[in-house]
Amino acid sequence: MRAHEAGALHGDIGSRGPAWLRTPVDVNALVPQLWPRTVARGADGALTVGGLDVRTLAAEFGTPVYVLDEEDLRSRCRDFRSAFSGDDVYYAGKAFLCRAVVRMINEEGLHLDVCTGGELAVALSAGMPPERIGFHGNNKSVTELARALDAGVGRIIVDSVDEIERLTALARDREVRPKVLVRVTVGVEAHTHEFIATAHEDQKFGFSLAGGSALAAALRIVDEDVLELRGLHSHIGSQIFDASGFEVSARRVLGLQAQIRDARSVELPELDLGGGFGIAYTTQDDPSTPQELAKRLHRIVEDECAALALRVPHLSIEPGRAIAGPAVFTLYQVGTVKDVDGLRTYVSVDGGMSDNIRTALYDASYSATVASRTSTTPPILARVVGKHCESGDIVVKDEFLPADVQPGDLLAVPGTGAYCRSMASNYNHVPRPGVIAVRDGVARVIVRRETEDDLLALDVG
Ligand SMILES: Cc1ncc(COP(=O)(O)O)c(C=O)c1O
Ligand SMILES: N[C@@H](CCCC[NH3+])C(=O)O
Repeated sequence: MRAHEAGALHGDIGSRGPAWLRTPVDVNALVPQLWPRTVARGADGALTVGGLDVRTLAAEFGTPVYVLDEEDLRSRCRDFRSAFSGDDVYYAGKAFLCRAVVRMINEEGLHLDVCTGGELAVALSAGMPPERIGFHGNNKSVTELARALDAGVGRIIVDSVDEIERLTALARDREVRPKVLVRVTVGVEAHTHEFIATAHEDQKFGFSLAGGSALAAALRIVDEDVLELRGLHSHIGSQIFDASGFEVSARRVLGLQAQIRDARSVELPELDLGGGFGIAYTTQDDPSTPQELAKRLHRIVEDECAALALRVPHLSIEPGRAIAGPAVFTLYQVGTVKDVDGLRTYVSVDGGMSDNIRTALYDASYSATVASRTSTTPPILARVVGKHCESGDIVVKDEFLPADVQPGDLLAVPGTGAYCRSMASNYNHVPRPGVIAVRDGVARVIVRRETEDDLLALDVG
């Protein structure tokens, strides 16, 4: 019996895990809000996705591997599109971008937010219509801005005075009139981890509303009349559940819109409220649906515009995590299981902080299940860790796994579609995993697994 097997040391479990994990759960159950929509347990208990058994996927593609449920991702695109019909939904590519995903979101009628030249290159090479691309970033280089102009990118979201000057010079040279939004820092303290909140005053993004630089930037663009100011942009942070932050932000940014009208008799036709909509990583998370979000955001914008006698602008949003996050799980193989007497059971998998840095970086919570079988043994409270030379190399801080979890088992961690592969590293010279897309019984590689040869090829010394 393992150290923390429920029943044996049940009374101690709560002192190690969070309060909500004090009651052992059915380790074989799949809580629907945590898993891609086509995931189920097959007849003998192994997970299936898109009709394929994960054991077959592991045998064919190796582990660790990110498994993308294409139907899930596409259906989330459709959910946002229909909830925000009449608005523009920009998928925030920073969550996860590769050419196959660009094609999926393009086919589903979404727009795309990119924030570097690299993301722009991926988007263009996958055939994303440039006019449906929005280009973000607090430090876009002259080269990046020139490339965006030459490609005909639809919106550039300007973030600094330096950028306005750079873009104005490039536009004059080319005799073009790029459409821009001004990114506004609205001063909202979003209820999320401080590293992923972006609208409080003391940070690098945007122009301050309170300090007056947002108004000054907007008026300068209007007065110079080289760039076409389409509207204002606000993004308050990421993994946010409390919609009141979006409401305050919309109110404040519309207040600025009214100030611009009053100063220059210009009514800006667009408003981008950014992304940041939270998803479920554990059973404790209860995200809003796109329908609920749309209803709330539209109501607030309409009410505020009525109060300020503004025409309701064309709205856009930028969900990244809420589209890609739930569509992917990471499939690992268990390598070692270690009871640290009286403390906890450590289950080591063949990846770790190099394929999912979020636990170490943001103290993020994840869930996990044994994917290759079910078990009738009692649950133990376990910690899933990686293979890196770092004690903070934790993938899942606390999860109930079956007491007989053992080397060779496949372990699946859901909710890894956003900010996992896109933030992956080669720490300890571990090659980054590939991504496979599964749909209707067919699996295909959409991002190739790195090899040691790839790593050696960079090392030219
Ligand atoms: C400007 C902007 N838009 C959209 C997003 C996407 O956020 P999320 O993936 O939380 O929806 C981000 C990231 O926080 C962002 O910085
Ligand atoms: N990388 C962050 C989100 C940042 C989004 C970009 N501003 C995360 O994993 O939650």
